[in-house]
Amino acid sequence: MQASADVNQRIARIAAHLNPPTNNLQMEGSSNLRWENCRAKGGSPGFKVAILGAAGGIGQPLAMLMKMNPLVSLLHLYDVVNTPGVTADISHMDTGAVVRGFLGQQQLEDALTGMDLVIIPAGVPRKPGMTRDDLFNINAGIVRTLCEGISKCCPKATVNLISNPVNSTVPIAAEVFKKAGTYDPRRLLGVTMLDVVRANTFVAEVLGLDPRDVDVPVVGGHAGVTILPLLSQVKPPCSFTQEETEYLTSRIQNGGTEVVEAKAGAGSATLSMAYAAVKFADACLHALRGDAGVIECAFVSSQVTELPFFASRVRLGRNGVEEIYPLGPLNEYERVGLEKAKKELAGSIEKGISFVGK
Ligand SMILES: NC(=O)c1ccc[n+]([C@@H]2O[C@H](COP(=O)([O-])OP(=O)(O)OC[C@H]3O[C@@H](n4cnc5c(N)ncnc54)[C@H](O)[C@@H]3O)[C@@H](O)[C@H]2O)c1
Ligand SMILES: O=C(O)C[C@H](O)C(=O)O
Repeated sequence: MQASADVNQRIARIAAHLNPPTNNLQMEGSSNLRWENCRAKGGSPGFKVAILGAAGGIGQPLAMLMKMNPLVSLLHLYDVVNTPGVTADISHMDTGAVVRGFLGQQQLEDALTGMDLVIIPAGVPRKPGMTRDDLFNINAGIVRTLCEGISKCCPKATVNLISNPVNSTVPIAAEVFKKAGTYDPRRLLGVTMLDVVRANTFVAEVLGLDPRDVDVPVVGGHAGVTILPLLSQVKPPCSFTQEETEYLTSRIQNGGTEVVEAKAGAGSATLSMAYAAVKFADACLHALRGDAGVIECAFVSSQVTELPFFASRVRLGRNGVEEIYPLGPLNEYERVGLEKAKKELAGSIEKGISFVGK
């Protein structure tokens, strides 16, 4: 009798390990916490991260890369479709983070409760011929709902907002948080890292360098002329001909469209974006951990210009954005670009703010 009880217990333990994602998806919020308890004992200390839109083109590779991040102990994958499959798949990776899936609006609060960092790639992507602003009508409402959840369930979380149009979705998020009385401008960051990643790549190609050795500040916003690479401030110090400057500025500003056209209706950048999102999220987690000297470009609440939001280099710390750096000396080409960028940005920011005011 004792032997068969032991065998039964062992089978139950193995079953609990074999079925974590399914159990987990079905049992969130219920009393069946057996699998969770099992994993919690072996869990490593680290940050709790949620991805909203985790089953999408960006969400899936982003989830995979975050599962590989040693700073993450708990990874919540939320979407309105397909999270059971994505969660089951990613949970088999033998890395430290525990993965849980959450499906549909009724599980949003469970997905968000207790999170340190929330990354949002939820929403529709562009097709050829569209601008990012053409996504506003659908994505504005999605971002508003998700941010209402954040206000309620993890108001102190750092938010990395990817959903387009970033120039408007960040102001939307700010307004939602203000309404809820939870707004901390230091913790709301629009992700413009893909512009920096592209700028580093394209500049390195022109200079014949390894892109890992190149650092290009990209300021302004995340759409067309609002994407302003500061080629006069590239590291290592270098100079460009006028022709090179115009080619590089245009290629960086239109990098997203280049991918949208190449994908010919199948969406926009997903893999390079997941890479950029993880690079940025990793910087945020290092800063949250207390590492010094974490400096990245992001679209944030800012006084660098007269606009209420602007992308520029920021120093990240335990509380999110701890210092925003001035733009530094600009050349004439960049000064003209800055004026164009500000003009377009002003309208996009206002559109986001008034959406929540409606
Ligand atoms: N900031 C940037 O640099 C950058 C770069 C690339 C793409 N984007 C933007 O990211 C967004 C996502 O792009 P994608 O290629 O992953 O699109 P996608 O369509 O492949 O994936 C989007 C995911 O969001 C989910 N979703 C929709 N409504 C939701 C809701 N209410 N709650 C949770 N999830 C929801 C969808 O089910 C889908 O799985 C787009 O708006 C795109 O323009 C931004
Ligand atoms: O271009 C897009 O629509 C997606 C994203 O903003 C990008 O820059 O790739």
